[in-house]
Amino acid sequence: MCQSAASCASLKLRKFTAGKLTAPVIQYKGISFQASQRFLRATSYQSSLGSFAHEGSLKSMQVANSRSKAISMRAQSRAGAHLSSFQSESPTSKKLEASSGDMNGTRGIIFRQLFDTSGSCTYTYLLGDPGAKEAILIDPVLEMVERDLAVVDDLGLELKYVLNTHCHADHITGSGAIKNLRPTVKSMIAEASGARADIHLQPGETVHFGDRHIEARATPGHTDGCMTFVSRDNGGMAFTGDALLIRGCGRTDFQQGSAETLFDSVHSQIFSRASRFAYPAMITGRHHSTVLEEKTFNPRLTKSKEEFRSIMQNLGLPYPEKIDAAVPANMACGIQD
Ligand SMILES: N[C@@H](CCC(=O)N[C@@H](CSS)C(=O)NCC(=O)O)C(=O)O
Repeated sequence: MCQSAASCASLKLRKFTAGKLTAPVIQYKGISFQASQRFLRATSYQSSLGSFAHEGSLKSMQVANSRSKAISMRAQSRAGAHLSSFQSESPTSKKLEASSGDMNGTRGIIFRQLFDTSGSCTYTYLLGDPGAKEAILIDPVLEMVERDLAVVDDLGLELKYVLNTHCHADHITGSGAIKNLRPTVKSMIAEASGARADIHLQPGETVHFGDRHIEARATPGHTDGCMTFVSRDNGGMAFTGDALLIRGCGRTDFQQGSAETLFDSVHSQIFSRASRFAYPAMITGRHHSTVLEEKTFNPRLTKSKEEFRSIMQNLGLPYPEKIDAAVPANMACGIQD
């Protein structure tokens, strides 16, 4: 699944002249490369940490191997897990004009899928209205708050709400830290979660940002307070949290989990209702899926309820490493001070 941050840190920078776009020699898995100007423009470096960072997929880089033979390598970090850190360059002098409505090459909703490179494999979603420039974040992760806010700022957006699909057990939410840094931001989570937040959501409620909104649907089963957030934009996008994962689903063996409840939730609130795309909280090897794909191919949720119950009883998964820290912190809306 995902690689640890430590194992991702094998890209070492040997020589870099700050300020000048000279080609540094870098080492990657024992091979020396010389980065092209194009590579340098697409990335930023942290020589002290021996790591590099960039926004989005690394498009291409020109390298020379240890025998100084120039080769062209096309590298795409599918999960972002190959990077030791993601850091936005966020030049303060630059701002993209979100109201141009062209952030995605379309005039539609602003949408970014952001990945937690610190280890939990969580996806955070940024949705923004290009007209009003208002935005929401779904499932931010504490360690990635700086990166998330940099993206918000780069796009000239004002963050209104941070929403949590549920009380996570594998990472600490970034909600509290974001509220510290941006005091006007309000945090949200389902009332049924029992967790602290500025606003407690009820099933069926809508959350507005500019002319856009998402609808909160109750999808309990992984936890009591799980919600799926549904946007009508882009043909319908369902942010399913851990209720529905791509070709999988959230475990049901702790935090009030119930296989029967999860089965009913996913079938009644996601599979039976119009939404084209499904965006999970966690990577399982793919970025997103469609509801139709999951209805057809999900190896757990295409089974009968009885079979599903038996699959869920026999997963035999170890507890998440951070559960003891994450659950109490998330019940308190993350780290606040
Ligand atoms: N290795 C991870 C935890 C993996 C895990 O248990 N994931 C949960 C969601 S976070 S509570 C889950 O529901 N997984 C479903 C599955 O089928 O894997 C860690 O230690 O953090």
